Amino acid sequence: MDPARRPHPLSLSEIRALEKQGLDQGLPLMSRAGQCAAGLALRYCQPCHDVWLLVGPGNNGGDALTAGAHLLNAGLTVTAIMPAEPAAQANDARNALKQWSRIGQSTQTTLPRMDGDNAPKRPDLVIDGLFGIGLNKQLGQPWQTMIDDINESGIPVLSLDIPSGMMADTGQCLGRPVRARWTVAFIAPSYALYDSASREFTGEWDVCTLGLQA
Ligand SMILES: NC(=O)C1=CN([C@@H]2O[C@H](COP(=O)(O)OP(=O)(O)OC[C@H]3O[C@@H](n4cnc5c(N)ncnc54)[C@H](O)[C@@H]3O)[C@@H](O)[C@H]2O)[C@@H](O)CC1
Ligand SMILES: [K+]
Repeated sequence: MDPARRPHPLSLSEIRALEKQGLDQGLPLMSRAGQCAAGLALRYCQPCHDVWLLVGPGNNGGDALTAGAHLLNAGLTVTAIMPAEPAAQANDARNALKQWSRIGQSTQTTLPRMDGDNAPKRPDLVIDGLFGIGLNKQLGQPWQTMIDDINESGIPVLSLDIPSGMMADTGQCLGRPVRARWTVAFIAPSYALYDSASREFTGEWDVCTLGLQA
């Protein structure tokens, strides 16, 4: 996103307040987020046939599944890797998972093997929907190993909202974050995206405002 057009960063509480406003108005924020992220994935990743979704336990994971459904519609092969069930309170993520099953898709708990002769074809893109602005403690397992494996693989990553493992307000790393090629922030960029030290994890970043006026 060219610097001239960059929207101002917002704090977590300001982003949460806008998100709540939108949800209270019944706006389909998660489907808008998924659609916008899928559009950026198709723009960044050329050619793109095969995508892995990393689905975390909250609504960041719901965004990944929603984006994955759009990519399926675009004719791509999409594999959803979801180590844990959605958290009880993440209603939108639970609905996104229900929708994912309704379109006949399943999830698996671990990454496909990436080495050895019978390893499946490596994907063209990984979409990182493990943790967004809800990250609130040090990365534990299986999350940290999954992130290390993806970082070591060199497969290009599009991180949703913020590279998983990074605190959105401060850019503080709670473990070894995802090293994304691109990041798409929803609603508004968090302060972490403006911190040049975060660039090694965020890569190039863009914003999907979800139609909310920041
Ligand atoms: N609800 C909606 O419709 C929308 C939600 N949005 C997405 O929702 C995200 C925020 O969702 P959530 O608040 O559910 O949180 P996240 O999905 O960011 O985090 C997932 C859950 O992981 C748990 N967690 C935090 N740190 C952890 C750790 N180190 N190890 C294991 N578990 C950990 C937390 O309890 C949290 O509920 C945003 O980043 C954004 O991607 C946006 O797309 C706007 C629309
Ligand atoms: K993320």
